[in-house]
Amino acid sequence: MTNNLISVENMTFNRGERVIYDNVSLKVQRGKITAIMGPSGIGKTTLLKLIGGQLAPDSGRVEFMGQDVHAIKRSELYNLRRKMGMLFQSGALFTNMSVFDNVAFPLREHTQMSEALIKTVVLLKLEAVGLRGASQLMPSELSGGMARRAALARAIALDPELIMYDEPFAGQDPISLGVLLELIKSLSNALKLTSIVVTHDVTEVLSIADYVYILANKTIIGEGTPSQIQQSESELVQQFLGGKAHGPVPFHFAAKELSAEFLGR
Ligand SMILES: Nc1ncnc2c1ncn2[C@@H]1O[C@H](COP(=O)(O)OP(=O)(O)OP(=O)(O)O)[C@@H](O)[C@H]1O
Repeated sequence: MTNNLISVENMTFNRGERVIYDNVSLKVQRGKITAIMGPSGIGKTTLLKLIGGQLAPDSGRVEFMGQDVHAIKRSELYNLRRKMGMLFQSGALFTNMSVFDNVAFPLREHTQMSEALIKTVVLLKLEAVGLRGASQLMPSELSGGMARRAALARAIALDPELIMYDEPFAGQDPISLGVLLELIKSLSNALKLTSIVVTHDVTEVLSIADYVYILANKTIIGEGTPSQIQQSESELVQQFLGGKAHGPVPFHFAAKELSAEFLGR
């Protein structure tokens, strides 16, 4: 068995005329935390959707547990997706259900477990994120940080192999952020979960990641362990890490020349 849970090979992906990824290859190792960083709008969420099979590449392949995500049948993709937990930025809990029922939802939907067993699993998952005491609360009664942890409990309900976090730290106060960081690390260790964390919070993610990819200019501009990344001599990588507005990574969304726009040329 290979050490890689995910393998992206020579992947190209376009949105209409725009190239989002140009011949990108990357690997995600089993049981490790892989950080995917890059400026806003570069295609980080798109990458998660390509891995999850919600989007298909124009060329190249994406393998998850040795299976080509985009070549398999719908039913096989459906089974594969059950092994992937996703925690999106919006992290939406069902607002009309208690925290308990939110976490129970995937178990009721996808398994034949008895209600007694569901109760045990739900309480264990809530315990893992520190919210067992909040099981009867409604989402509107939770703080932003608690809501994200409840969504995390739901994302791990079916014991996935992989969990993909999309901007898990956005809008969190420093304490909730610290709690989330610890949680990602401890879930990864305790459950042997493979984690992908998509973020532009450099310092935070470098503190927990095992391996880092930095995306820009339609490709991977840097990769390595956090210390390799920090010592990188690449101007592109240093621009990103230092949050510098000026440098080789452009901040303008691709557009026509100004003269062409204004003078109609
Ligand atoms: N449904 C869509 N149709 C067309 N273009 C899209 C669509 N969704 C995203 N895009 C474009 O694809 C590019 C990549 O988007 P994506 O959301 O993956 O970026 P991101 O790196 O996750 O950004 P952020 O960090 O701001 O969330 C963006 O420039 C966006 O304009």
